[in-house]
Amino acid sequence: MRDLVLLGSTGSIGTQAIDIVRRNPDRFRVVALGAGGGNVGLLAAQALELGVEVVGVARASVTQDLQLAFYAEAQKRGWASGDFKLPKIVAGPDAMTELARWPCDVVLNGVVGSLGLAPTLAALQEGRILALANKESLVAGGPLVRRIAKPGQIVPVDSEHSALAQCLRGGTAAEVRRLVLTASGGAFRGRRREELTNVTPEEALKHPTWDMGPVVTINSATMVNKALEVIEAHELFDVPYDDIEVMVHPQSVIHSMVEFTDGSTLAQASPPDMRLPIALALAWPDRVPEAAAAVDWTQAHNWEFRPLDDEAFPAVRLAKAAGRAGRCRPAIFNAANEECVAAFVSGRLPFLGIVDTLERVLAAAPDFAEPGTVDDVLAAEAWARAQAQRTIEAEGA
Ligand SMILES: NC(=O)C1=CN([C@@H]2O[C@H](COP(=O)(O)OP(=O)(O)OC[C@H]3O[C@@H](n4cnc5c(N)ncnc54)[C@H](OP(=O)(O)O)[C@@H]3O)[C@@H](O)[C@H]2O)C=CC1
Ligand SMILES: CC(=O)[C@@H](O)[C@H](O)COP(=O)(O)O
Ligand SMILES: [Mn+2]
Repeated sequence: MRDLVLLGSTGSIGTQAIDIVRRNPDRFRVVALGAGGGNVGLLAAQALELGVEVVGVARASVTQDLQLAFYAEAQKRGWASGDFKLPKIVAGPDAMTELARWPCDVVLNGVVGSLGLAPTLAALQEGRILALANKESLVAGGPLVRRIAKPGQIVPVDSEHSALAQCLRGGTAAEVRRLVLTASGGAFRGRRREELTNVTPEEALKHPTWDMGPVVTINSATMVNKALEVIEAHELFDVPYDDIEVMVHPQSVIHSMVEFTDGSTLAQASPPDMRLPIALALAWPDRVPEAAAAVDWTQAHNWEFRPLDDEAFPAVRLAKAAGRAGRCRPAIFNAANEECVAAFVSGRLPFLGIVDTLERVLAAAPDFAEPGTVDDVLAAEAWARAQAQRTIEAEGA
């Protein structure tokens, strides 16, 4: 039995993790749930269903709403007061970090954004296994994470990195020639740059193969998701940026590949369903039977692979340059992107303006030193967010 802390429990990753837990009550027990506070009804329902010890919300202002939601949920279940014990509530900006330190075996970090860095570090410091979906924390805080993570302590949830970890099981680093990350191509795959001028957030939010939260879906459309994933792969597997390739694979069945020095390539294949990598990360190194459907080998399949169009989607090239430069540049890349995505969604920035702004912000960035603390990362991020806003305003003027 593994005790789990689920951060981001109300989101796409979190709800799919709970589906795995429901179907495997003999393997997993959830002891804590955390979320932003945007959906206290769902959070309360999850907490009472799973009987957790503690619930956290980042937005302290919703604490009373959460308490009311517990009572409403208990009433819905026909529970009389006195028949049940309400979970403890922790609230405020440090709530996820507090939960990441809660006694457990595995912390799943499924919150969105680089605010996931502090809980990532807290889980690692406490010696927990970290099932990591929140790639932004690794991108923003790579040097800090690298310093404290023990070998094998981080188990990737991201589908590509789960695929790579599976292909790399049992091998040695010296055997690896390159990593090949696959990309669906996002909502606008196959389009040329000039065909992206007037695309809308509604169009960008229609992912061709995955059903995910809004930020990662927009990032997929700009290819910033793949850009972040290249940095994530470098941080997780210590492979040089020159040896990490991206291929567009529209079917999202091959989740990534490892090419070895003898010319062999191993790929991990399964229909696009995040419950497979989530279950594997929660149970690592064990597989959870029936976590997701397998490829139907009685049917014909056509799996395509195409090179990335760097002119239409330059984000991967920019991220590799930021990753090679290291220090705080990946954090600047990610924080500026978080601002640009919000500006695009609210109609303040055109689609192409997202990556164009990232390029301008990176070009203007001062030479921040290697971060030694979270505050160092936050300082670089604060500069990046402000510079991104200035650039966005100048674009709109
Ligand atoms: N969805 C997917 O299939 C995949 C996602 N990922 C990564 O996993 C992470 C989560 O993505 P996804 O589940 O799609 O995102 P969602 O938007 O669906 O969910 C985000 C979760 O984070 C919570 N949250 C928001 N703000 C805060 C905050 N300030 N403090 C704590 N929690 C907060 C939300 O809570 P609430 O809404 O209740 O406020 C929600 O539970 C991202 O890093 C993403 O890149 C990686 C691979 C695949
Ligand atoms: C499911 C998952 O891991 C996402 O990060 C996915 O990779 C997004 O799809 P793209 O390949 O379009 O970025
Ligand atoms: Mn991914």
